Amino acid sequence: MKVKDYTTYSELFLTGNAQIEEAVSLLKDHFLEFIPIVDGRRHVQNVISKNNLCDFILDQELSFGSIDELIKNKFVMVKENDEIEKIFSIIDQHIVVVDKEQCFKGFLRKDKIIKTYFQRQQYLDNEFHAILDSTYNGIIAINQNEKVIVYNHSAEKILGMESEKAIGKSIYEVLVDSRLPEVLKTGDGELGKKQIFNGRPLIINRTPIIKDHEIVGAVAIFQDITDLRRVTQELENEKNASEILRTIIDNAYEGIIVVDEKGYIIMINDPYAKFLARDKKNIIGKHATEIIDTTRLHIVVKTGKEEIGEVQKVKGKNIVVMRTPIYKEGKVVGAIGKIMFKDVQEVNVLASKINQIENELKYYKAALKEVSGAKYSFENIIGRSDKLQDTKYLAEKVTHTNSNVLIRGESGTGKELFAHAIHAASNRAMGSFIKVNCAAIPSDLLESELFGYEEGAFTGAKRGGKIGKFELANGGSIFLDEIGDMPHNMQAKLLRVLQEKEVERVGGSKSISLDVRIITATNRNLEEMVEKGEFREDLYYRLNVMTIHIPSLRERMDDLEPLIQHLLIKISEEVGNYATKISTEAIKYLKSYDWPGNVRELENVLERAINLVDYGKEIQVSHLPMHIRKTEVSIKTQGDRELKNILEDVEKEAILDCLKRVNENRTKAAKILNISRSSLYEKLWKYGIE
Ligand SMILES: Nc1ncnc2c1ncn2[C@@H]1O[C@H](COP(=O)(O)OP(=O)(O)OP(=O)(O)O)[C@@H](O)[C@H]1O
Repeated sequence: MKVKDYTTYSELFLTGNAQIEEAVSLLKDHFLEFIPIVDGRRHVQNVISKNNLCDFILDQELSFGSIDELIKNKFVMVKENDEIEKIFSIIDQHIVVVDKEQCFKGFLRKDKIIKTYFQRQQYLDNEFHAILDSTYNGIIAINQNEKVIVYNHSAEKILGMESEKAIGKSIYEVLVDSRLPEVLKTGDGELGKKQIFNGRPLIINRTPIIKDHEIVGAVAIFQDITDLRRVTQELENEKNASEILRTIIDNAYEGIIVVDEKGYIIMINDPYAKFLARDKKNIIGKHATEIIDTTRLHIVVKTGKEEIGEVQKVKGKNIVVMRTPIYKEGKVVGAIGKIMFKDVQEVNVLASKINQIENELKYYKAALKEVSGAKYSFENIIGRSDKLQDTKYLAEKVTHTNSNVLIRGESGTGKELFAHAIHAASNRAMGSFIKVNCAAIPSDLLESELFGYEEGAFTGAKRGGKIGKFELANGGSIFLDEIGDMPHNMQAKLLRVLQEKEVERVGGSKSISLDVRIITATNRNLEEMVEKGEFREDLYYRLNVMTIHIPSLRERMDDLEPLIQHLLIKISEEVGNYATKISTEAIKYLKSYDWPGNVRELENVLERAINLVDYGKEIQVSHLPMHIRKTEVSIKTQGDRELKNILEDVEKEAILDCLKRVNENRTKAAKILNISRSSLYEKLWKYGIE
């Protein structure tokens, strides 16, 4: 604050030759304490005060005359721009305000100064208390009489006593162990002392208050260190964690390097530094490109894309690396580079190890499946056509029941696959899945195969007897494949077992109760057989509780491509010749064929092709069998021939090719072509095939 801020600017002054009367009336009219007397340049020469004037008049008994005759007075001149603090020490004198040129400008009125000074004092006092109350630290101060004079908000909070109750009280009433009286007495401060107050750990500084070289009080500044301790503990934990992390990184087998968002190296672990044959200290802070010329870490921080399994030449070696961007709040802030293999050769070793493990796993999985019975689940049934999806849906429904299921469909459509899947998805999955091919077992052995026999049941019977398939399937499912081929006498025995839910071994007398789900399958027309009396009607109804009809492949050609892809992988693994690609031309031929042997025939065609194609190469049309290759060609080049002749040619070609594939085994050929042996013989004769 400047003097000018307190100045009462005035034009009231006198010159040396002014009359006393003038001075009296000015002082009186304007309630002034004094009036300056200036010269011609308005320089203050003197002042004349009320007291002066009174004294003079009393002494001289004069009321008129020149003011020059008056006794010269003491006065002080201050400049407008002087600090106001300056006048506090001379406030008892007459003060005249002048400008730079020493010209009179006005007075400083004492009443105004005192009022302002008082207001200012109050303002400062408030400020001081506001500051004290805003500090996080608790503050208590006492005066020389050990009375509390300062007690801020934080002190209230920490010590749990309101300031009204503390201010003015003896410190002993407020805080017994404050030790402020001791500090007051000795004048020695106590810094960084720990003390528990009100159950809270505090850290306290106690110092004497010194004014004019005299101890006038003592102050304690304290802080609750519960939070501080927590923060310290957290910092300590973080420090430990980062030390642990650093140790892990340094002891990691792999080389690890980290760059910031500009590609400058901020961390590198010991193995990487060792690999680069450089000192860590000379690496940190350098740009990645300066240390590893083939690096791409500075690029990864720009693209934000991870690069895994890349081969990079470092120090003349082809290493395999991965580079991962580090994201923070959606922004790339750096990247980590990691050596996955210090030598590409290591990858080959590892790959062959994985291969070996995979094979072992496959073997054990197969063995496990063998024990539990079912080899396939619904996941193994490939196909996206609506027809197959509907069939799968129905089959999945029957898994929830114990009803007998009859699966029907042409040969090779996947009936057995469905039987496995139904068992595997049912609550009998933990029980056995026993398959019996009714057509493959000679009719005289079928009974003992199905029901078992006791020792000595017949000549040639094994010692100790033999457990039957039904007994084996107890608690699980039995799959009677080719049920249409079951001999008539066996049909009656099977019916009895189904009705009574118990079985008796051949030559035995004990009944064994059964809890078996029966799944049957056939590609034969059972209804026609029932009509002809070849299949028992009562058995037919018992087996045919739930029927699942599997559509032929030609009815769902949408499944062809996914099946091809699936089978190529499956067969490649089985035969050990890897060929999973097939040309679009070849697929075209496969699509135009009508697959009488269904998926099994497709499997055979693909297996043949995989055997012919070179490892890893694509299957071409030339790898397909003749009858498929001819399909389209012959259709295209038929000219004006009758349909009957065209079909006969195609049929002949198909039979020839099939015979060739099965080494002339006519039974197998008839099965694949899904015609009876007699019908095959007829056609051979018709086309003159030897
Ligand atoms: N949808 C499919 N997905 C994958 N493989 C299939 C599918 N359908 C059939 N197969 C495969 O085709 C071959 C023949 O299937 P499966 O033996 O189940 O047919 P099937 O109808 O029981 O034949 P058959 O009447 O001659 O006994 C098997 O190798 C099977 O794995």
